[in-house]
Amino acid sequence: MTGWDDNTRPQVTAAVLAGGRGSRMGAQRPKQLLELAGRTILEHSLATFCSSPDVDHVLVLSASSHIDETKRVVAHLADPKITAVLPGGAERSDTSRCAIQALADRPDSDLLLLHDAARPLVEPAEIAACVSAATATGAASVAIPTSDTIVEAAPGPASTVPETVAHMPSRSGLRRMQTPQGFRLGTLRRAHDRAQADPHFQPTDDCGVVLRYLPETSVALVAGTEHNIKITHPGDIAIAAALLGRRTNQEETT
Ligand SMILES: Nc1ccn([C@@H]2O[C@H](COP(=O)(O)OP(=O)(O)OP(=O)(O)O)[C@@H](O)[C@H]2O)c(=O)n1
Ligand SMILES: C[C@](O)(CO)[C@H](O)COP(=O)(O)O
Repeated sequence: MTGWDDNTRPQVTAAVLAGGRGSRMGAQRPKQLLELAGRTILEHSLATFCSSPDVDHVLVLSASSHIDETKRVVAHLADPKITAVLPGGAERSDTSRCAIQALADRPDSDLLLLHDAARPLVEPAEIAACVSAATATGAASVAIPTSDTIVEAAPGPASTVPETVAHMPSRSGLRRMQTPQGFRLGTLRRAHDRAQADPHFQPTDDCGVVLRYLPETSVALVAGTEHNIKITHPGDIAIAAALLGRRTNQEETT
């Protein structure tokens, strides 16, 4: 970041969200604790944030049921940037709130990056772009264009036709949201405080919370990559391993 000296510049904390159960993966343990190319998915995600020059501190939010195992993974990594391993909440947005609460003593001007532990292929350039955009606007996300046509579905007329197309937005304006998503802490605090008063709102990401409750905030989008996938279903681990192998080969040849 520019315009700040080391004593006054906002601190950047990355919270790696590893509080999920991985029900769609259907494995014996949460998917972030499964192995990918010799180490856990969580370690891959953590290592990239720990080595990023744009990140000062790293916080790990764990599923309560697996906090001891998560602490062992973090101890193995032994990186001084990791400040704590804390329990997350029931839903992803509850885990985001746990991260916000953990930074209660930090000023509103600090930055908080929220990242899905289940996206182990995040790249340093994506982190840097997210920090820079969040510094400028208060909220930012990595996102990519969609190569599929996306439609809004409606219930169909009969059980033999369960769904029909209700609406087809123009693809050129559509983006797929990824993580990291970065925020000025004050912005995220205000948005989540307001969201908590609305029991009907079920956000799928933190930019959605800001968009809904602080509509005056511009949520910046920065270009991500197709390979920053969210490991969700069983076949995704093989896809991530192949992408990781290709990246390693590219690094070795350059
Ligand atoms: N209560 C929760 C739920 C999710 N997450 C995290 O948010 C990211 C994205 O969530 P998702 O892919 O839905 O993970 P799970 O909730 O584990 O998966 P599922 O929905 O299949 O149960 C993951 O890194 C997950 O660990 C979290 O920290 N706390
Ligand atoms: C935050 C996210 O990864 C952006 O695409 C996504 O919304 C998480 O959704 P999930 O159902 O919690 O996996």
